[in-house]
Amino acid sequence: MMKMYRFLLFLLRDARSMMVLMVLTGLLAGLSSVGLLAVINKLINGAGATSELFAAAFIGLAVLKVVSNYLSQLLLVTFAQKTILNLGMDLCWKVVRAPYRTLERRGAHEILATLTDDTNAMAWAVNGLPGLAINVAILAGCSLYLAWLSWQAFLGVVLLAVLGLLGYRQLYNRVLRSSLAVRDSKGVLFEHFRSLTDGMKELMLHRGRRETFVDSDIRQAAEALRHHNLVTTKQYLTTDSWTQVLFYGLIGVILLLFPRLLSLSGESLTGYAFAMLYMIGPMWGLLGMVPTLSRGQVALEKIESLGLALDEGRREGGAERPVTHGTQCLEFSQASFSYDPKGEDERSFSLGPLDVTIRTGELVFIIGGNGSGKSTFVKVLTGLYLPQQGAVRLNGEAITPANQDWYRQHFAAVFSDFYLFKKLLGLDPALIESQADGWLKTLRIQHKVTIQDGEYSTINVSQGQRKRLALVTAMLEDRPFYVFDEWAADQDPQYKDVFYGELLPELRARGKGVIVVTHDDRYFHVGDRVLKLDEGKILETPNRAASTGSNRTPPMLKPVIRSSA
Ligand SMILES: Nc1ncnc2c1ncn2[C@@H]1O[C@H](COP(=O)(O)OP(=O)(O)OP(=O)(O)O)[C@@H](O)[C@H]1O
Repeated sequence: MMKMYRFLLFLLRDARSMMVLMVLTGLLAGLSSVGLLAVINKLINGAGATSELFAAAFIGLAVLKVVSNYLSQLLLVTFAQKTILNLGMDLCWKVVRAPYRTLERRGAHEILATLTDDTNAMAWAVNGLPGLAINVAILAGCSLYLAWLSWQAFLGVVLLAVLGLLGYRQLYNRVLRSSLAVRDSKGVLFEHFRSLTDGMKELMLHRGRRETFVDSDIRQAAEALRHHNLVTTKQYLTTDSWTQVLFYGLIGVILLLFPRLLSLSGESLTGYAFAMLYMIGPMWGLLGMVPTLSRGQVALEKIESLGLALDEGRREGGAERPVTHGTQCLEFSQASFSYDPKGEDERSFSLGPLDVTIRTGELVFIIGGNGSGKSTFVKVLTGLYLPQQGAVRLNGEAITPANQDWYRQHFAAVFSDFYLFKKLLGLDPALIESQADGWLKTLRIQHKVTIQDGEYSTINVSQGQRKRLALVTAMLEDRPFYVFDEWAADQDPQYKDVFYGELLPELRARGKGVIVVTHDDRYFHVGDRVLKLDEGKILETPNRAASTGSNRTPPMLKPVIRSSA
């Protein structure tokens, strides 16, 4: 219940002044309903024939009820839509600001489930708030009316409410648990859906794989989801029936027992019955919110497990601080990073402790066998992972969560599993205007792709060509350090020549620190150093004489103009 309270509070966090208005109009709607009920009861019991006052009251209250109901619904829906928009936006911000390792551990399918299913669940919960508020107002008003008619009946309603709340609490906790199971099975299903789209070619080529995957794996996950959904609904229905028994029991007691035990007027009796019947709708409405609210609460918990609470502020580690330009020094001192072991028997991979220094104006090759830790090193180097022991320093300043985002802004990278955005997002338009075409020419892709209005004309090109476009994007970022993870692996020899023979030396000559993960030993001579990783340790660092001068610090990158383009 505490969590539920926190969840509701969270949903209402941005609407303090709106809340007052909503409560006032909601109360007005609730109270006018009850007033209407009282007048109808009076009219039924004969007052209507004699009094014009009741007729006027009936019309006035009916108008008030309709208008206040309209206003409160309108306010609540406006608030709900604004909250849904803010939630969606907040969630996207949280995802891009969550610790990278947390996102990686959760997996792309889980992030996708959060962005789609959890946002949806939260939206439903927010959408339900208008009904929730109005129903509470009507129930409160009806209870007051009952208290006015007879305190005994009111006590009965209080008893019902207490028993109902106890049941509701039980129900809520059980539904919450099964909602969690529903959400977990959705996560598994999302994982399979991801395999279905990503592995389409492999599934199409192999009938056995396809049939086992769809008929066994996907079916199992879908069946589990069906099962948990069914359990949730059953639990809900059970308590729903229990509440109905309570409710009709109370009406029975009021109508059958009260007249025998107490001296009650016919008007009081019809009043009770009326009010109680009138309360049925709002009560079912409230109960109907249980699965929606519990699903919303589970969604909030899932979102929070991304590593950042959704209601946290928008500040991130050093986001406003400008990138340092000019000569820079990047230093690993006893820095290490380990993945957590998956099973009890599994040994986790550890990178380091490493002691390495890389300066701007240096070209460093990173080599090593599969699984030696090259990509992990690149992730620590670019600030995607923070070292768990030791430190990574930029110009002597240790990188912490507080300056991590600032640190990352010093790197332009093409990862081995890079993603190419069609739009050149966040880049200087003047730089795009003056240099983009040159880089396209340098990488000989200008005949396939052009840049218009800050975006590539197409990114539906071959994998090698896409990689060249990713390189163009990196060049336009013009950052102090450049990191390429296996960039040249799937390039034709001529592009390898351009990359190693022209581009990398040019970057170095322009004062950039260049770190290249590679297996192309043919080109090692163009670098200053080769660092070899083996089981996460740097085994050897054969120093090479710097092949070019050391005073290379022109601030701006310009495309390399090839004479034989
Ligand atoms: N996301 C991850 N979660 C857990 N362990 C990981 C993860 N990524 C890598 N590892 C572990 O770290 C080790 C080093 O992986 P890494 O990707 O850094 O190697 P690499 O040298 O880049 O290999 P390759 O040449 O095959 O790309 C792997 O053997 C694996 O055990």
